[in-house]
Amino acid sequence: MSTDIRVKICGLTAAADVAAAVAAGAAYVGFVFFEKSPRHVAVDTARTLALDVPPGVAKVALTVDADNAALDALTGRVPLDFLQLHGEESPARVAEIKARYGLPVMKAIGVAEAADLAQIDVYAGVADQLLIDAKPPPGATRPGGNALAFDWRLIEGRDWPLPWLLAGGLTPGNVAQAVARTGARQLDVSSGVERAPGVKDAKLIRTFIDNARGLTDA
Ligand SMILES: O=C(O)c1ccccc1NCC(=O)[C@H](O)[C@H](O)COP(=O)(O)O
Repeated sequence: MSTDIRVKICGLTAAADVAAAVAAGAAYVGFVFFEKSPRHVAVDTARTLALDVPPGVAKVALTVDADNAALDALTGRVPLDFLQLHGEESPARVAEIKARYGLPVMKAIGVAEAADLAQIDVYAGVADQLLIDAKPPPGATRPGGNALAFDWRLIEGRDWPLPWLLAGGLTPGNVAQAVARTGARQLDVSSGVERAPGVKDAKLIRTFIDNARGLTDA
């Protein structure tokens, strides 16, 4: 049993789903600001959702190559604990965003092959946390949230000098194996706890977190 595993439920759009994630023991809740995503939320919706998140659960805003005007609008309205940068933000841009908004940053790193892991070292000195995710497949309309896993053997036995989350294609059915193979202590999931794109399922959220922590026989 690994009750210290921390789970981020990403792409929440409704109060009932935020409540389900909190009740199931999520450490982070994520709100997506990317208009082409089925999980996109408007700033005012995110504000309402975020105001209901209890202390101790971190509120994360996911953006993709957002400019300062968009980030000003977002951070000015929504109480946040982290910014998740899921685009092509350079290390210098990550540093600029951290300094300007005073929020810790999670930088997403897309992995499809061993060479992609070099990006981890590039961002390790500037980000507060890394989110190690599958690279989007060719033709994808969004850079994450594609229900696609990368080959976990690529990071087997690896660790980095900052906190990191494993993401990409995690489900209640494979999460225990993912933890065992990668040694991840933090996990991020979106599609795997949905019954349709953008529609979260409270039972899947609960089962995912229980299975991640070894609380069931999955
Ligand atoms: O979820 C989205 O729609 C999304 C859109 C644009 C950029 C990133 C997006 N999601 C990133 C996440 O944090 C996901 O949780 C992560 O990629 C894992 O997704 P999934 O494979 O669906 O669990």
